[in-house]
Amino acid sequence: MAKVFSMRGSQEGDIEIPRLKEEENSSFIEVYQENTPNTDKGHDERMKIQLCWDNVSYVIENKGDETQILKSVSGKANPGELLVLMGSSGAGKTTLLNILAGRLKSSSNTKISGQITANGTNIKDLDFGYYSAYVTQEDILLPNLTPRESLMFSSRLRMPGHYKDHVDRVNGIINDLRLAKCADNIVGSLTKKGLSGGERKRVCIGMELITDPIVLILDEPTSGLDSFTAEVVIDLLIEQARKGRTVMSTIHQPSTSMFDKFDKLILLAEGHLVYQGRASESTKYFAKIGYDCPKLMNPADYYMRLLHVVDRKHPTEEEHEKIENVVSAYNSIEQDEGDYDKSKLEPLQTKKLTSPTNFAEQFIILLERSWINARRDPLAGQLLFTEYIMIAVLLDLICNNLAKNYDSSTTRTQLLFMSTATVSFYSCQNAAMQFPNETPLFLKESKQRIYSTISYYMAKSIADIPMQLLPLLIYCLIIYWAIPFNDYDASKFFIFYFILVILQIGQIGVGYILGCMVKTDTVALAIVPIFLQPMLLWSGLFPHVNDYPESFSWVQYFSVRII
Ligand SMILES: Nc1ncnc2c1ncn2[C@@H]1O[C@H](COP(=O)(O)OP(=O)(O)OP(=O)(O)O)[C@@H](O)[C@H]1O
Repeated sequence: MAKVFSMRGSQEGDIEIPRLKEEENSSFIEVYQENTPNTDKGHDERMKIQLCWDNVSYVIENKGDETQILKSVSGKANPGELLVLMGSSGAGKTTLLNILAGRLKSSSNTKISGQITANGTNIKDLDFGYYSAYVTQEDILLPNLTPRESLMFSSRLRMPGHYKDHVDRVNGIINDLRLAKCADNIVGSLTKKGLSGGERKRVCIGMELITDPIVLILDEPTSGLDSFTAEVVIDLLIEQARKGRTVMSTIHQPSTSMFDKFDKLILLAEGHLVYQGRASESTKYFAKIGYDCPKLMNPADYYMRLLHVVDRKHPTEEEHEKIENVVSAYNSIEQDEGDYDKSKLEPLQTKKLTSPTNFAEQFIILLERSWINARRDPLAGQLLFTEYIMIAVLLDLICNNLAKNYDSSTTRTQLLFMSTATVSFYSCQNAAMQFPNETPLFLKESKQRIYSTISYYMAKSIADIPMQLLPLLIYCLIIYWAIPFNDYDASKFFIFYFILVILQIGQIGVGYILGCMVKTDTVALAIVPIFLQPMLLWSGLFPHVNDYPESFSWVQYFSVRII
């Protein structure tokens, strides 16, 4: 068994923190590879990646104050192993994962230093997203699709091949992740009952396995799950690792039996690395440096307590001393190259992360996805129908005796204003509510360069149009024939309807812009009037528009003019 760390100057001799035996590891990998269908997107099936990072630091500057979040952290993640990152809240686990995945870059107020290599190639020189996948802590899924549909759309958008290849790939993932029982149930959301937390997390992992990534990185995949479900997720990650993938994950509060399953463990404390090695050897190491985990205690709980600092800006003397001790103990150990046979690692080629589909294919797949998602969410459509019918009936009731003469012209103008205001508000609000819930998915997919923004926008708008046009047609049918706007003739009716359709499409565009600017549909609803109300002031209802201050005159060009 290879020795990895040895304590320099330790009186009782070297501490061995052994790694998995290479022979054990490769036999596992071979068995799994034999049983696994080749769902490859072009990666060599035997390609493996060792991810190494050397002296990685992350500094944030805020109003002249510098905070160092990661402090010269070095380590490696080997193929075929599950590496778990643990540490107290705020220790820097997510930050490290994001840097390793290439998701976090230096900016005007943040600085990343150090080197990260994959099989010896600096990841800056690679499109690392081609080789890796990242499962975020939040579940990013469309609530109205089933797991099978979500995986199918993801496969069709991200992988080349015929429909049958996608079906086979998705079936393989459903089997691997034991999703067969819930594969055809709706995913659901916070407000709509659907899959359980564990099932949803497995679907999210499946969405990333679609591209058969060589490196799989996960941020807290077990958060919010009960210990049994969390263990199922860990078992799946170990299976994925045994297929030869390099799997890294942060885990909060693992149970003892989960902890025993981790291959490798990295412990972070206040941005410092305080342990790296086999999880099963960690208690021995900490006992050696003076922190003996009680026999019946979960080692994970023990480390969390040991490394916890209540107020990171003002640690107590005891906390400070404790962290200093573990950090200096770790820094005093000699690090060895590890036991992974590097001769198996091929240098990586610079491959570009590109979409396998062209614009038309993207548009068709996205249109289908948006249409299913919109069709299964009847609430928005029902709300729009109810709003339009209610206002049309009320207008009819109060104006049913209106004559078509000069005296009624002001009232008829006001009714036109009412119609434009109604269409503007309802269309804009409805459209604004569509985006916030989908923004995380869109941002994730566009970062992965799965499709172009224009194909997404066109598919989404076209899928939403029938839901908007139909209630408007009913509104027009109710009011046009009851109120004497013009001659009662079909062509005039269609002109009336057509003008309101154009207005509606414009307001849907405004709604999309507003929806993209905010994070929740509640905020989207709240900001719509802030933008629309000033526009209505210049709609012509108030005849003295030219008396308005000159500095506001530009608003008229964004307003709906009815006269
Ligand atoms: N952009 C940023 N601006 C300011 N502080 C930041 C930023 N990014 C991270 N931090 C801080 O860095 C520290 C580490 O954050 P990180 O999310 O990596 O912690 P963590 O170990 O994953 O914690 P948790 O387990 O609670 O998710 C935290 O104190 C966080 O507030």
